[in-house]
Parts: sequence; structure tokens; C-alpha cells
Amino acid sequence: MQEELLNSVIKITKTRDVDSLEYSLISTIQEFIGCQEIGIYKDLQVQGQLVIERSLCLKVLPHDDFLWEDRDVVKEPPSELVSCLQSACIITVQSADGTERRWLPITLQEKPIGAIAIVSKGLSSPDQVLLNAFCRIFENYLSILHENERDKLTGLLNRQTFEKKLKQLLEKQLIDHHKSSYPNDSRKRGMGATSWLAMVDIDHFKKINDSYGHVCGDEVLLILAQKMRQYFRSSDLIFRFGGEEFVLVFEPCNYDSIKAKIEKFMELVRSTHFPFVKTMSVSIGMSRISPYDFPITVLEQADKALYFAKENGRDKLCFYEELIEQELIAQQSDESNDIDLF
Ligand SMILES: Nc1nc2c(ncn2[C@@H]2O[C@H](COP(=O)(O)OP(=O)(O)OP(=O)(O)O)[C@@H](O)[C@H]2O)c(=O)[nH]1
Repeated sequence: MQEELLNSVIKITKTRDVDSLEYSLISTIQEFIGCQEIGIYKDLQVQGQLVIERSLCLKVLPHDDFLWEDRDVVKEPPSELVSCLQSACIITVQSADGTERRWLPITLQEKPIGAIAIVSKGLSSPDQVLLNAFCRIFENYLSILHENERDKLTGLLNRQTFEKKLKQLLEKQLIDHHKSSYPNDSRKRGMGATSWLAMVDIDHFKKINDSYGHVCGDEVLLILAQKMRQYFRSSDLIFRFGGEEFVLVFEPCNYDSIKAKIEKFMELVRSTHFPFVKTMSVSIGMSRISPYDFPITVLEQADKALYFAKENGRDKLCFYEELIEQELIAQQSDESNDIDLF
């Protein structure tokens, strides 16, 4: 038992990303404690509101079968889960048929950010001790992974995680796309597979630093990062690529809706009150991205569109594909990549 336990701790701490860590935690709990259902839930905090996402869930089916359920927003979260997230306390509920539902809080930097939910036929005291220990190991390791993946100033994903996160997102979209309800409609299949990558750059940021100091510049970056987190969906990826440059990857959607969404965001930036700075704007370069593209090529394309936006007045949104179609810029050649991923 002791050796198995040590092996499971090794397994949990061997992982290098949050998704694998969650998978290891759930399989370890199932291996040592054996439950009917184990799920990890997260509070996404959209516009200051509690929005709960089920990150991963394992359901035990008859005949030793398992069902892994993927990411999904929980439309009507049980009140116990909400209480657990709000109070950061363990909540246990026993049903008349002996089923026990237990919610254990997950905290990061002393703030509850999620919960682990266990459905069982009731846990013995040693099982409860083990479960709590696994959850604490998970929490400690999560905070290390979180720090490695995040930009220190804004808390957004950092540039080093770009390739890995993008690959995960596109692989997931490819799976969803194959499962999609349009198997015989190639037009809709094609549309469904198209995500978008945006490169966002603050206009004349140097002037802000030069006029009001670096601390004010940092404050502007922080506020903009907060706005992006609140405005875009939790499933979209937001990276700080360095300085005043951000890269966003959006879930598949059509051209009109992404254009409208980004234009509204630019309006939000224009109307936001930043300290000292009266008005601020951003320039944005966009490009399509599909699971078959090289991330570096798409970055280069968005960068070209951004450069065009900067050269043509700033406070503009430009789509690479449109600029090519209108012959306003030259087609990207594969050899000309000059963006570093790190
Ligand atoms: N406050 C602050 N400034 C930063 C940070 N990282 C980079 N910068 C500054 O960002 C500025 C970027 O300036 P430029 O690349 O010339 O761009 P810009 O002034 O925004 O001009 P355009 O992009 O052409 O509109 C430089 O002054 C950097 O020193 C940071 O973390 N904090």
C-alpha cells in the first residue's frame, strides 16, 4: 500500500500541465478510494460573476466501465457546490439511499478557485484522510504549474505555454469537429473547424511609459488584461506575449461574429478609463487558424495584419486573409518566419 501510494504521488507530480494533473488526480482517487463519480469544477469568474465549469469528470458505469466527461459549463450548479466555492469549506450531503456527495474546495493563493466533487456510498475515516491528502498535493502542485504558465504581471498565460496550449485547443476542436452534427455537410464542417488568432498591441504605449512612468504603464497593462478576461469567453486563450502585445485564440466561429466581437472589444478599450491616460486604443491583426496550420505561420500572418493596422492609422482591426485578397500585402512565404515562439 505504501509503495503504491508513493507511486501515485510520483505520478501526480510528474505531470507538466494542469489538464494532465487533473486526470492523474481523478485516476488516483479512483484507484485508492473507489467512487461512483469524481469531478473537478472551476469557478471561471466571468465579469465578477460565479460561472462554474466542469473541468473533467469520471463516472463509473456498470461492469467496471468508465466514462470520462470533458469540459462543460454547468448551467445550474448544485447549491452545495456554490457554498463550497464561496466558503472554501468541505460540504457533505447524504441522500436517503446512502449516496454521499462530497465537495472539497481547491484554493490557489488562498482563494477558492474550484472544487473536487466525489459521489460515493460513504467514505470511511481512512479514506477521508487519504482523499484530503491527495487534494492538498494536487493543490500544491497546481500552484507551481499555475505560476509556471502565467505572466507575473497580468496573470494571463505566458508566451512559453503558447504552443502547448494551442495544440491542446486545436486537438480538442478537431475531436469535437469529427463528432459534430454535420457529417455530410462539408461547408459547415469547414466553418466549424475555423478558429481565429488575434495579435493585440496597445497604440503608442511607449508614450504612456515616457509621460507617466513605468508603474502607470504596468497599471494600464493590468487593467487591459482584466478587461480581456472579463470580456472574452473562458474557453478562449489569452496570452501576454511580452511588453504591450497580447495574443488571443478564439473558438471556432464565423467571420461576421468574430469581427463584431473584436470591434466591440476595441470600443470597450476606447471607453475604458485608464489611470492618467485619457484615451487609449489598440491595433489588432487577425488570421484564421485551423488544426492543420503551423502556429508560427499563423502568428506571422496575424503579425503582418497588425503591422498593416499600425502603419495605416492604428486603432484598427485588420484580417490577414482580407489584406491578401485585396492585394494590400504580399502572401506569407513559409521561409520568412521571423517570430520567435520564446
Ligand atoms: N510599463 C511597462 N512597459 C513595458 C513593459 N514591457 C515593455 N514595455 C514598454 O513598451 C513600450 C513599447 O513601445 P513600442 O514597441 O515602441 O510601441 P508603441 O509605443 O506602443 O508604439 P506602436 O506599437 O507603434 O503604437 C516600450 O517603451 C517598452 O519599454 C512592461 O512590462 N511594463
